[in-house]
Amino acid sequence: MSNIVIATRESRLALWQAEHVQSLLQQAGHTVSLLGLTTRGDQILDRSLSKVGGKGLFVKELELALEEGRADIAVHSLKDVPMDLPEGFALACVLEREDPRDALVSPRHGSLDALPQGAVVGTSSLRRVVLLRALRPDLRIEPLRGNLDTRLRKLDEGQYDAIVLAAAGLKRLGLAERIRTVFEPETMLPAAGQGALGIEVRADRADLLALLAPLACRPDELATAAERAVSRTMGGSCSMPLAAHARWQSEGRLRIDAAWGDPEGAATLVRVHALAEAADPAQATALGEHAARLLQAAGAH
Ligand SMILES: NCc1[nH]cc(CCC(=O)O)c1CC(=O)O
Repeated sequence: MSNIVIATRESRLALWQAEHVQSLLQQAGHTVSLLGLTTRGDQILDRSLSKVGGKGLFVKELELALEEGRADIAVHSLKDVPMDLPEGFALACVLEREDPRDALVSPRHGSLDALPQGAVVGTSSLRRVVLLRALRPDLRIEPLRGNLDTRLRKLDEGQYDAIVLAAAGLKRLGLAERIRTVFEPETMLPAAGQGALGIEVRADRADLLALLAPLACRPDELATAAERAVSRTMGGSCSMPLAAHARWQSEGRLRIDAAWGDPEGAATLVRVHALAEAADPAQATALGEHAARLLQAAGAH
């Protein structure tokens, strides 16, 4: 192909991710340029995403660019990609994933346990709210939106005692030293796809599907397929506190953990896990669907 155009949001993290894919493709001998775009999700900073339309907000403008042929591929944080893409689009591949865990960032406190009674913790993720409430019911959890730099600035201005962010974003932007603790999945189960990058193309671009195939990380692709199947089966959106995280136990054997919290704020938190062979996407998906049914059997809805 002559020149591959990558559509990307313009936050520092989105640009890092697009440039990462650009460099992988360049190493494979391709010429690649970037097309920066602002999405509705980037413009809405004052309201929780779950209230204004959810994940699709970050991807629609990029899809329009693919549709109109202004760009060839779109690079996304997989966590922000809706479970079912609109007609005519496909997820070409999932790349090797960064640290999938959540991280605590705080100027004065080294861990969640070290936070004083009633401390103010910033996050707008319903999943993080529900999991934090289960760990520390005394905390005051306050909304926190904006890109990574904005969130860190709000913390540094003193609006919060601590905030919870994905470790992956901090590491990618060279901000790993801000992490005070990473939460093990046993404590704070990550969101489906967290830390992974996905590349979206128009489904009719067989040329691009072939060209991108070598970038895929098969184990991470299968693990995130299982995680995304949990969300899809649950009808997951930003307005549902849902966590799903899959890990390889041994060659070919995948363990998935999933958690669901009551969005009405009740203290309900359901957590399940399941284990299965996952040699291909169909088996990985079946494992995720099974975990979702276990959640439902335990009261999730
Ligand atoms: N919710 C927004 C979002 N989407 C992707 C990331 C970065 C981490 C990733 O790639 O999963 C973040 C920030 C965060 O959750 O702190």
